[in-house]
Amino acid sequence: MSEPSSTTPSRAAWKPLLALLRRQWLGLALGVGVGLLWTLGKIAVPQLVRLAIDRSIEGAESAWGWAALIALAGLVTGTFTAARRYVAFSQSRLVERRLRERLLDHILCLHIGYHDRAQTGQLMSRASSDLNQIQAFVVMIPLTVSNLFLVVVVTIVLFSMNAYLALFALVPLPFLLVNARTFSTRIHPAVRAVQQEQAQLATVVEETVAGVRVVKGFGAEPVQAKKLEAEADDIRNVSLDAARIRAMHLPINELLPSIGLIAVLGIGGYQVINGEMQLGELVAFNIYVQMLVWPLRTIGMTVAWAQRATAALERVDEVMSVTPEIVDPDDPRPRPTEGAVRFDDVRFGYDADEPVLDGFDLDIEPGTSVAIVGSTGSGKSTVARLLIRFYDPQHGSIALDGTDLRDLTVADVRRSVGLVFEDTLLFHDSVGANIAFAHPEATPEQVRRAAELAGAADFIDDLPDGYDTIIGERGFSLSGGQRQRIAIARSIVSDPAVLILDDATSAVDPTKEHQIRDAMSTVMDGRTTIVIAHRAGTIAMADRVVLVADGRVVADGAHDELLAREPHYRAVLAAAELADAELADADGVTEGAG
Ligand SMILES: Nc1ncnc2c1ncn2[C@@H]1O[C@H](COP(=O)(O)OP(=O)(O)OP(=O)(O)O)[C@@H](O)[C@H]1O
Repeated sequence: MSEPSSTTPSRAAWKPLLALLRRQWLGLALGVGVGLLWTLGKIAVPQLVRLAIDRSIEGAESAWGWAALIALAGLVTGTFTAARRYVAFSQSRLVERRLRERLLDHILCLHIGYHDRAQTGQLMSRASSDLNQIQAFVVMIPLTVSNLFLVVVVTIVLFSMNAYLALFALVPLPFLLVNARTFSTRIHPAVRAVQQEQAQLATVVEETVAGVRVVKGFGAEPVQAKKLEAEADDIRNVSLDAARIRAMHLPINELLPSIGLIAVLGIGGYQVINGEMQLGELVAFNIYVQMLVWPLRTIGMTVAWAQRATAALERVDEVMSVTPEIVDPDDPRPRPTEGAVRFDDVRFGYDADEPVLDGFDLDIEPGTSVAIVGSTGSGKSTVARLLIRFYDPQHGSIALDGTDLRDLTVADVRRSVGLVFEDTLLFHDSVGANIAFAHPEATPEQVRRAAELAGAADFIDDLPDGYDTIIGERGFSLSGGQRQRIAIARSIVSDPAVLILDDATSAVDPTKEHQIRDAMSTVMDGRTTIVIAHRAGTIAMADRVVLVADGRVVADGAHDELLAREPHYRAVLAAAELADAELADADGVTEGAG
């Protein structure tokens, strides 16, 4: 985490927003300016009404001219109403977009260790609902300025028209502001609770419909119906809570202006009868008093929104103040191209007190392949994650072509080391785009070449739209082996000097393993390759095998050699093959997992 700020948390959290608002001062000033014109237009209308009534009663002028003027003023004010809302919304959306960009950029810069700890749901909520809350507050800034202006000017007008009447008419109105603020503060969590319950119900409904075969197959209809009933009950309860809060506050909203109206009609009406006030004046006075109702409610809500925006800004700041641990050096060395790998006395633990690797040494000559073998949890994948610099070791060093990874840019490390993950994530996009995922600049020839090397070109040509076929979620279904070959093609499109294949055959039916092995042997040819595998057939493809136990390399040699002399090696392989066989028996694994 960054250094603690000397300011209070809320003030520090507001800084980025204030900086953005300053950057957009012109747009915001325009919003305020249009708002002020809107106020002036609003204030003019009751004066026109007053003149229309009083002049008509006096018989001095025809009411039609005044009516036309009032209509015109209404049109102008309406235009300003639309303009002030448009400017306020467009400015607030711009603030939201810029904040989101910064937040997402920052989240992407944070090293994997942070993502291991952070909950995905919480990060998503920072990037969506928290930013929405901030946007909703920003929209209110220019609107509130013009509302405040309106309240001040109308109050002055009312006092200058009839101070005695203003005193009585205005007394109940400040309570509107208090009521709106309390209402907004109380209703918000209630509405959130309703939304959450609705989302939960939607999930259960979706699961029930999508999993209808499982539900029916197990005769679990009553169980599922009970779940749905319970969810529906929860929604009813939280909705009633929200309704209760509305029921308590909304009548007060109606009552307070009515008290003002009674004062105006009672005292004002008496004054009109006594000839102390003209009828048009009374009508205009009443319009002014009613005109205050909505702005006062809005100002009250703005106060509550400001509190929520503060909380949202604090949550966003919590993420923004995490400093990325894996950063580029000031003076990076050139990108390695040979593919010599060296782990030197490396100690690393996800928790520094519990090392996964300790005293780990490994030297790999350029262009050769090494299989890393060890029992489950021994740290094989951790070696891969360190080499791609997802993490830095706590002790020792890792070098590519003799250069410590920390002296290279992170981008160069990831370009020099290709990684095929254990679980292949294919995006909802074309096959070509999935292969060129990290290298959108790759030419179609490069993509095709990578696919050919990975043994994927043939089946891609047979897809309905070839390289343009959309795959991934909701796209064309691929088998486990096909997905794996696309993953291999993706990892070699940039022609990395080092390739890590993490359990590349694990997602496929053992009988189809040879297809992956063929693809692997082509891409391994002349390239430094680290294979993390459990199956003897895959392991045997490597020039050399290292056995990892207790955080270090405990045996190193050719597969046959280790089989002959290392009982621990035989035990690890036997356990892995046994697990595979059990899985195959249990699942009747087929290649149609895509
Ligand atoms: N992100 C993480 N945070 C904390 N601990 C982790 C993390 N990833 C792995 N570990 C732990 O580190 C140890 C080594 O994990 P690793 O994935 O490297 O093992 P492995 O040898 O590849 O296992 P397998 O063969 O089962 O895939 C395990 O004890 C694991 O629980």
